[in-house]
Amino acid sequence: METKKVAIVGYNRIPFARINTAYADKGNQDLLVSALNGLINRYNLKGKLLGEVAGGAVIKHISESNLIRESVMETFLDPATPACDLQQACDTGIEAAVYIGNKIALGQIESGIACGVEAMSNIPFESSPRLRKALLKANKEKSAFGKIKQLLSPKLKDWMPIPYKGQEPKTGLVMGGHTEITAKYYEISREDQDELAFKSHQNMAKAYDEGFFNDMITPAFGLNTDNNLRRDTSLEKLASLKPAFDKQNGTLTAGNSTPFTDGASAVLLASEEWAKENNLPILAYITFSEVAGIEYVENKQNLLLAPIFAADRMLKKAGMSLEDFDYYEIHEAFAAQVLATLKIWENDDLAKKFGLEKALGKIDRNKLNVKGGSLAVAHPFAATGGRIIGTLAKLLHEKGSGKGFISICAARGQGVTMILEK
Ligand SMILES: CC(=O)SCCNC(=O)CCNC(=O)[C@H](O)C(C)(C)COP(=O)(O)OP(=O)(O)OC[C@H]1O[C@@H](n2cnc3c(N)ncnc32)[C@H](O)[C@@H]1OP(=O)(O)O
Repeated sequence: METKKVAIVGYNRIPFARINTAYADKGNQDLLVSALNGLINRYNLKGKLLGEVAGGAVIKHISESNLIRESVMETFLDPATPACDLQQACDTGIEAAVYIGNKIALGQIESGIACGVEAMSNIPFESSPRLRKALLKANKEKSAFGKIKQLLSPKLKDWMPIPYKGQEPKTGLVMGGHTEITAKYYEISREDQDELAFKSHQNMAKAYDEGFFNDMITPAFGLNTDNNLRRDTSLEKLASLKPAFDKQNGTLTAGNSTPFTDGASAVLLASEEWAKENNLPILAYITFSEVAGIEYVENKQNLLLAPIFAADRMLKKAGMSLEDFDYYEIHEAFAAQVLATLKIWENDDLAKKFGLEKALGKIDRNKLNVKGGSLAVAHPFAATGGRIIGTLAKLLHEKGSGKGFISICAARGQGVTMILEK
């Protein structure tokens, strides 16, 4: 069976905001509808029946189990447009693009949107098991006395809501804790981490000044630009920040780690025929993608290193080397994870330790995250994949030719890579 080419024909996001700032009182649906309607307006999709919309949020309330469909019905799309929720931690957005892309390739749909959202300011709290049990029992009691007895059974501390801690259930460590171990294991210096973070802010400030984002971001709820971008940062300022995860001997700080963030993004994908019928230029094609997992419970330094395997397998299938790309978009969860990944890809001995035949090749740093990365723009988990695909597609469209490489690591030891071609 012949497969169709998967075209990226549009992109939109709302400005990303550090938690408890511009979108402090907004939920996943508010942010996602805003990003989707921005996309719909820009590409004249009002009233259109698309093949499918897929996406997700990493953290949702119980009432949001069908978040994407609920959101689609609030947009200007034909409400008969089907939608589904996916979740794969920080790879949610890119995996949504793979899901929609594969359906287009197989001819099952002609068009679709891959999207992602994270309203971190509005994440749900959990309740203690003892409180939950008492409430359920109280509900079943017939008499007022029985109900009160059950409600008085939990201790005061059981009534306290349990906040999101972001720990890996298998290790009990947060991602920053794991990445501190990665930084020490691979001897990633504080200076190198701060330099990568500094470059990320510089690149993004330049991209804003050049108007690169003008047709890619729609203002939302009074916010016009990403509010994590720090034009006034400097290597000196970054060097002065205190370690965030290992207070004594750590090198990861608020400056070289992504902050918790609110935001949403959406990518419009289509077959070539649909793009032509709808008079939409093709920005780039998705040509390859690969997902991988990695062991990280015994080897805690590995948590965010699964893209090592995904890239190796993908490049073999594509018959390409890591050096064959015009642009590289590597998600900057933490500067240390980017630098460790690059070190392993670029070093024969380290690559072989992971079972690869040899190093994958060197990446020209001038081609890396040229419009800024997650350290500058910030990181609303499920929305990052869409942001990265949109940025790279536009870069390739502006260049008029070429190839781009994407790598996104995720919690639970997973990673996705992708190739875009013009
Ligand atoms: C695969 C994945 O993507 S995994 C997900 C990865 N991301 C995460 O897990 C999120 C990790 N991040 C965190 O846990 C938190 O953001 C932390 C712990 C790193 C920092 O939290 P906070 O201490 O609340 O950060 P906060 O924003 O207050 O910044 C601390 C200070 O650093 C300063 N700062 C932060 N970034 C910069 C910068 N680039 N330049 C200069 N100063 C900076 C702030 O201004 C602040 O200074 P102040 O104390 O004088 O106000």
